[in-house]
Amino acid sequence: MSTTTKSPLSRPVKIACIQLLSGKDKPKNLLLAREKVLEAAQNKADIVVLPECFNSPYGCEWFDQYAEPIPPNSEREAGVVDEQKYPSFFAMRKMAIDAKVYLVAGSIPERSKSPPKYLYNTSLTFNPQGSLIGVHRKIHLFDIDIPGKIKFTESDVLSPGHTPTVINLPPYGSIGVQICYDIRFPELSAIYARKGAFAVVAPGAFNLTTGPLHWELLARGRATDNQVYVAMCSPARSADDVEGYKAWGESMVVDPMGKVLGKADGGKEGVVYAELKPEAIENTRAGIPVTMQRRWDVYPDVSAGVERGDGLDLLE
Ligand SMILES: NC(=O)CCC(=O)C(=O)O
Repeated sequence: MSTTTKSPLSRPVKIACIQLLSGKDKPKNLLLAREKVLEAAQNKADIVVLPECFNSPYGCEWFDQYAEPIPPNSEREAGVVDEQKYPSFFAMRKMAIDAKVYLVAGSIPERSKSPPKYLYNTSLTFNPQGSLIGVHRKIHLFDIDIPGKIKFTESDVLSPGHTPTVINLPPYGSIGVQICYDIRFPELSAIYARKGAFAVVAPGAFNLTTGPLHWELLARGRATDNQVYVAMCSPARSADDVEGYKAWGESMVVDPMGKVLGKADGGKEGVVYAELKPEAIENTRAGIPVTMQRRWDVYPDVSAGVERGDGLDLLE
């Protein structure tokens, strides 16, 4: 548990959130993502984030069709990852290597061997050498029903993940990864902050009913509660005459005081850049010392007993 004001971020780091407009053509989506990741690297980003389901349209009707297995540790370690079998994995790994960045590669529908549904909404993180260093399976599935507005039931087709994911990005420190609806559950971000993350990184795709009300509110809330950076990366909103799920967009990075450092226009593709600074976390925690004022004698620590993991064991 972190109880001092020493920053969990050891040096300045530049993050880029890439707001893409993905469509039905998977190879095209992967190429577009690659182009933008390389552009972000040219602009000196160290950590690059892609949106939720960036290789496919977002929707229950698409998950199965676009799902791909993730190569198990044995195949990755032996260096025998087959591009035909794992096209998105192959492309993401190459993007990280060619751009020489940490890549929090949004999410993709994952085909697994695990019952009951065999499909997950999964985020993979790569280091600049192309090694897979983190796997987060969306824990809280997006099941909502707002009459006359939106009904969505991810749990019809997906299984939920079960593990909070904290990933070490040397030499900077650790990030906690969550996917979209996960951000509504403040315990998860609190666990990440207590486990020493300097940022919560959340690929997401909010909708046009809740997006305007909740997207920025939740990002700023999680940042303020936990005095960490929050990076939310969405697909761009498609045009009115395009069928299917419409993402809210407005990818953003928020600082530990809750200030929005940069935000994309919802309806446009674009890249949001922000410089994350150790002293921003340190000064926030020193000035408003909630990290040391918690009343564990009154309420339990939500992070107690939760193991910090990078999720790689899920792929054994
Ligand atoms: N993809 C998602 O999980 C969407 C979450 C969302 O729109 C919300 O309101 O929450």
